[in-house]
Amino acid sequence: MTHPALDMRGITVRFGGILALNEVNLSLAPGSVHALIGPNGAGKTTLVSVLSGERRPNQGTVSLNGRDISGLSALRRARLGLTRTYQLTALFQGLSLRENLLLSLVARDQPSLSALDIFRRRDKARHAAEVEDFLNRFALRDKAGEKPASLSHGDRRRLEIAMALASGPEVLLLDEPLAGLSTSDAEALVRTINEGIRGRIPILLIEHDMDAVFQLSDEITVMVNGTVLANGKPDEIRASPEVQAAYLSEEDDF
Ligand SMILES: Nc1ncnc2c1ncn2[C@@H]1O[C@H](COP(=O)(O)OP(=O)(O)OP(=O)(O)O)[C@@H](O)[C@H]1O
Repeated sequence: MTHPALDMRGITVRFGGILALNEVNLSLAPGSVHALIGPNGAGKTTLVSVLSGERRPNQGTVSLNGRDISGLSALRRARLGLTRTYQLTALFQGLSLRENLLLSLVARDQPSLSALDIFRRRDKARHAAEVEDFLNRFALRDKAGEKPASLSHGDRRRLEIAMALASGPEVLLLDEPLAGLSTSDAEALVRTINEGIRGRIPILLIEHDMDAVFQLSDEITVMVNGTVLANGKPDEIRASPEVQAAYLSEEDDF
């Protein structure tokens, strides 16, 4: 039997008198891109913190590939492959992009190694083809010899996602990946996600840019006031009168 990559069931979170999440269900199919959208205060951030293990819900369960991970810490969940994008601070600033990607691949293949051992045991020849593949897929080949600090905003964002992917996740959580990017950088990142990642790994996408959401998603869950208002394929969500009334009609770019 194929399990969902991620399955959140009956998630309820209360902050004092505020019901931030009310029995929310969300299921991410293997290999799919699933967007979570909703207006400010809908509960997206709270649901992501329950998923990552930073917040314990009052009720509900979380499963990863059929395994109940509700009782596990954020660190244990990350080790099982529930991966958020790296921040650049997590990279080796003194090393080139190519070397940083190499280190992620070594760490993926030998997860028990310390950072120092990963550094010592890196074997360029062994991972050369895979490193080049990442550089190409993420449009970073021209910058391969540069240090992370010298990158433009758009290049950095693509590197952060490439590094997350190189670490071999089971599920990738992209939390507002387009935030703060210029229109051309945002378009480049949407292309990269579509051409370089989609289908290889399940992605949960939280994003305010509706054009990008409709271009990237296989499935969309719409939350309003802590509940799931609608769930379905992009065309169904676009056509839903409830979604139009409650949310999308307010979006200029829809
Ligand atoms: N630590 C907290 N203490 C009290 N209330 C909170 C806390 N965090 C969130 N809330 C409330 O829970 C509800 C859901 O908030 P949440 O931040 O999850 O929404 P969101 O969909 O992520 O919004 P945004 O798009 O603005 O980030 C809101 O009513 C918010 O005010």
